[in-house]
Amino acid sequence: MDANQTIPTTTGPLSTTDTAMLEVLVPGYSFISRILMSYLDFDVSAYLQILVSIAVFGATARYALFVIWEHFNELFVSRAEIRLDDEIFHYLMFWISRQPHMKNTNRFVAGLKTNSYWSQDETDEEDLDQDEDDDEETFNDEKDTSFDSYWAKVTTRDKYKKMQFTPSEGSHYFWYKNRPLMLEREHRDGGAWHVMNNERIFLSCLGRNPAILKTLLAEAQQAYVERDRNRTVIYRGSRIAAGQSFNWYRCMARVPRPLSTVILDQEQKEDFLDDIKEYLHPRTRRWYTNRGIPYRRGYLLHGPPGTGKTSLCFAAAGILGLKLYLLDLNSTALDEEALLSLFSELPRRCIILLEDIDSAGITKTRTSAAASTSTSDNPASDTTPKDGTAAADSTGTKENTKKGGITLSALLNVIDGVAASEGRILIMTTNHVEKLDPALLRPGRVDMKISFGYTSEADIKELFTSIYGAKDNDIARRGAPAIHSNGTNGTVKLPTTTIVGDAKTNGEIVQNSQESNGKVEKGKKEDLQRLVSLRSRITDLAAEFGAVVPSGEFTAAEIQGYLLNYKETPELAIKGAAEWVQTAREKKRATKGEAEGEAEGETEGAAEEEEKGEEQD
Ligand SMILES: Nc1ncnc2c1ncn2[C@@H]1O[C@H](COP(=O)(O)OP(=O)(O)OP(=O)(O)O)[C@@H](O)[C@H]1O
Repeated sequence: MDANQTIPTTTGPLSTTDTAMLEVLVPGYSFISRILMSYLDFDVSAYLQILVSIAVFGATARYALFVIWEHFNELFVSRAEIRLDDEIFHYLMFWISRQPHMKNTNRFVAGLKTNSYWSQDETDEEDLDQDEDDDEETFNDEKDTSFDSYWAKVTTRDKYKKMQFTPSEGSHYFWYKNRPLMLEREHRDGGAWHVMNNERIFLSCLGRNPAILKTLLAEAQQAYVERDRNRTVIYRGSRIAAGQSFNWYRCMARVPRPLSTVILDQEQKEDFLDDIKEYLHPRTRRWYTNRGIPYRRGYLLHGPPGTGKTSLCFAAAGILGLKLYLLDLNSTALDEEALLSLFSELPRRCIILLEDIDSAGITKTRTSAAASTSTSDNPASDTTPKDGTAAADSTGTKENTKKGGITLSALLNVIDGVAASEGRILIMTTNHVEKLDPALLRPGRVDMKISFGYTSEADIKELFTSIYGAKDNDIARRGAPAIHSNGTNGTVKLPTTTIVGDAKTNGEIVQNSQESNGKVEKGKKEDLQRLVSLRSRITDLAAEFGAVVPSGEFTAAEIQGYLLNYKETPELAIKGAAEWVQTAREKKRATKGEAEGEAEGETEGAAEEEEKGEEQD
């Protein structure tokens, strides 16, 4: 052995190879050891064995602790996992954002909405209503009752949106019903900003009994559902970004519309509602199942634009307390797969509303070829015509396969294919029923059709009464500012009095005795008298209005639009009605002329092109 060669020992100086190896294992080793040697005369290599032992012990201890912790968790900790794509996630985030202990956490996400996943602005309607009620109270309590000062306050407040705080990523500890709980928020995205559906929340508690976690989740659900109490919740089928899958997103919760405010033949309204109620009855489901009939019900509301189709649907959802699911078939991003997945995710009892079905590019008759394409795309789907319309369908023209949109076959498939969802109520609306494929309208797909038309004299009177008849809470709220739309921006017009009960029939007037300002009080009294007098004359006024506006010419939306210009002055509305009818007629004539001109132009153009083509041939 060469005498000069350093003998590698665990305590003596190391060979060059060993130093290089150590350098790989502990980057910067040679540099540190050289510094220690030159400045402190401390030879690290002499203690290497001890250092390595400490490192090995540390690593082993760490691993052992990890394993023990894992086992401890498995044996003594209960854990709930909540995924972002589930509605419980929203319940939990909503609940968390309202917990006082969230104020104490030092790591949180501050936002104007509790969930970044929702593309729609999630406003809490109840909070907004409360704010507006408060506005009215404040307005009433103050001496300065001009609209301008009221509005300045409202706009200033609106600029400061309410902030929501939710726990940030990582672990958070809190007490719930005297039990320590841990909340972990985890975000496992693939790096892309829009890939957010991997977000998860874990809730853990000590002990093998997860009851406390279930109680918490139930409380969160209750809090979430409670805020939608007495409201119609509307969901929209959409996606948060290109490349993402379609989902139902809660877009708003609105105060239900009373059915009485939808002007339609009373019998038709009742038939519609009774039919839905009968369908929702538990015995009906059994009846359907026993006979092997798919448990589904479809309605078609058809008529000119602005005749109340959507309003009826919304009112029905409110009365029956059903959630409303809106889907825009016009969306080019919506394909067959997305449509199938959206329909399969519908809850058992709900209304799915497909508006303006004629404009969705699926009005042409399908071909069997398209149907077979669809079947091959999705083995679970059944696109084969299942009824008497089959022959008619197969002899039809080419299906309108909109680029990126959905096809008629796909729509028929989700409505009543083998994999179609059961229990839901499908409502389709259209302005052009004649354009729809008969296959779409056959019983089983559409079980009831309701026709909407231009207003009759009775409808006009009813609409007038519905608008000017005082509603329960119209004047129950104190001191709301009224903007007079008959040209001037008025100041406060409504009285500081409370009308209790149904104003139309009952009208018990309770004077607010606390008002001191005599002048204001006088004005309010006059207003009240005016309202009371208006109520007693409403039938006569409605008859007068009905006599001026011709029946069968205008839609409810048009008349409503006109009356909205005279919110509190029905007399003026009647006075101006004849002139409005004249102007509206002229406008309609002009629009019709333009449309006909355009249509003629298009036909002539097409004919010319055809001729040219023939000449060239
Ligand atoms: N029959 C009606 N009764 C009461 N209000 C109506 C009626 N028809 C229309 N309106 C009013 O007109 C507006 C538009 O109504 P709605 O959206 O229900 O019409 P639509 O028939 O669904 O129209 P479109 O075919 O364009 O979707 C609403 O503000 C609604 O209050």
